[in-house]
Amino acid sequence: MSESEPPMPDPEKFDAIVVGGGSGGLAFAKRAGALGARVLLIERAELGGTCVNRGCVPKKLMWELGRHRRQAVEMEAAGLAPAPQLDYPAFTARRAARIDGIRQSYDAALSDAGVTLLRATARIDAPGEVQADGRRFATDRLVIATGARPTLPPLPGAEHASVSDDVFAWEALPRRIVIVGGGYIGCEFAAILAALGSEVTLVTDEDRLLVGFDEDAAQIAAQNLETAGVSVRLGAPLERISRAVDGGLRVSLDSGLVEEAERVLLAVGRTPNIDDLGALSESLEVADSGALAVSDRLETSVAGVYALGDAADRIPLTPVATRDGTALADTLFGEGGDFADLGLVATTAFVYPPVAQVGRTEAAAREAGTEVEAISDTARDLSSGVLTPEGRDGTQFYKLVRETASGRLIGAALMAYGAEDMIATTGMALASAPDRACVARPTGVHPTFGEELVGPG
Ligand SMILES: Cc1cc2nc3c(=O)[nH]c(=O)nc-3n(C[C@H](O)[C@H](O)[C@H](O)COP(=O)(O)OP(=O)(O)OC[C@H]3O[C@@H](n4cnc5c(N)ncnc54)[C@H](O)[C@@H]3O)c2cc1C
Ligand SMILES: NC(=O)c1ccc[n+]([C@@H]2O[C@H](COP(=O)([O-])OP(=O)(O)OC[C@H]3O[C@@H](n4cnc5c(N)ncnc54)[C@H](O)[C@@H]3O)[C@@H](O)[C@H]2O)c1
Repeated sequence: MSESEPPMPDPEKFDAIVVGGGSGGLAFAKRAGALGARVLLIERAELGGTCVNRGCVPKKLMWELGRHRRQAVEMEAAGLAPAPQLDYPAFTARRAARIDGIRQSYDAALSDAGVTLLRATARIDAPGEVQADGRRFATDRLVIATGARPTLPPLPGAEHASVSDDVFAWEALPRRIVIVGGGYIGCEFAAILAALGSEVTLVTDEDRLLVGFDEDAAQIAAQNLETAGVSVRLGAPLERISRAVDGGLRVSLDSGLVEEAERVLLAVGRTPNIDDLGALSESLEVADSGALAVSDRLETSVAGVYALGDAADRIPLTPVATRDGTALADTLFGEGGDFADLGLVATTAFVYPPVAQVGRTEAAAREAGTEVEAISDTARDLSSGVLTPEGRDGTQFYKLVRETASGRLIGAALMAYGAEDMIATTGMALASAPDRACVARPTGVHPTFGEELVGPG
């Protein structure tokens, strides 16, 4: 330091500093602040992170819009009314207003909890030492909640493609789109965009869709997508994306097949934001998933540094991030907390009808050497069959997985409208280690999908 430079002021000290104001960081900050801790939350973009701004919330609103349009098309086919025209800009304006309202509510909640919010990019050069906005901060409890970003594969022409973040900025929907990736994001956007009138081809290098979901459910989901007009290409790795002379895009598959489209969406996974944090990144242990290795109390390999949400090696879903954020605050500043039980995380792929599951899948249990029996069936959606004989809303399905030795139910997959809500109560039932009687004794409501699940069967 030269003699003329003023000495650096001491860093400002906080009980906890959390980097990232998405689902996990916000949950931690709000609870820690409410427990009386002096908390600094540093966020470089909008409050709410991926889920609110570029993920679950805008996606679910698009899914609802798509569902309404599917119903409208069915109604027209049944002679009820002309299908209404889609005014997409009107929808995006309403969506933006809704998201803005959520962000404002987070701002208010942070200030109610006494949390200091700094809008800047954080840099962490040593445990407990954070720089942001030209200022220095110190803490004994640093929480990394920096989330993840869409993965860009090293593929020739990848720069021509869009990623999920871009979809929410589109002012108009593409006439024709190729979606690469058969996971949550690929399948959800394939279903939604097809429902909204786009011509969709979905390609994946795997031999099935929705890896991690029950295999039978995923197969029916693929059929439902095809019934809705999506061309599904399994086992189709990509070779390159290129710009065609007419300005459109060309997707060349390994097989030699070429697909042309107005847009290409890459949905091939997400990369945790842990590589650009500063020098500390190099000392933190990384798990095989590419996220930070953490203990079951979210401690990283460096003392005093914690990680949660998509940045941590947990399950990259919002309820896991929020549950873990709250539990970590309760653990550090309260009387202990309940971290997410990764064996009982309910999840849903928002296709039509949605595919929901909780607990262990039949395949995962068998792979782990557990002998299981599956109780499963398909059921036609009664309501859609009333409108059109084919029932455009697709086949419904359920599967319950029972451990043979104990007779206990250990997993469930449901595919039906409402399954995304029913799966929470199914998780409640699984948490009490139910046996077959739990399914056999109750009687369901007729005529519903739920009645198929229960009874002596
Ligand atoms: C299209 C899509 C749909 C999804 N749908 C669902 C769904 O239906 N249900 C579900 O459960 N999950 C869904 N998810 C997953 C869910 O969004 C994530 O699991 C969740 O948002 C993770 O929360 P997080 O707090 O870990 O990270 P994020 O919400 O991503 O927040 C991280 C924040 O950290 C900030 N940040 C990063 N680095 C820095 C830095 N150096 N300094 C300051 N700030 C920084 C970022 O700006 C960001 O705001 C979806 C994801 C996508 C992409
Ligand atoms: N409803 C929800 O809860 C929801 C919705 C969206 C995202 N998410 C979260 O976001 C995460 C990321 O979602 P995602 O769909 O990007 O990832 P994913 O891991 O679910 O799926 C990625 C897919 O891309 C395929 N793929 C990878 N490289 C490819 C290539 N070169 N060519 C063709 N296919 C290729 C994979 O085989 C896989 O099918 C999910 O794991 C989930 O945790 C959740």
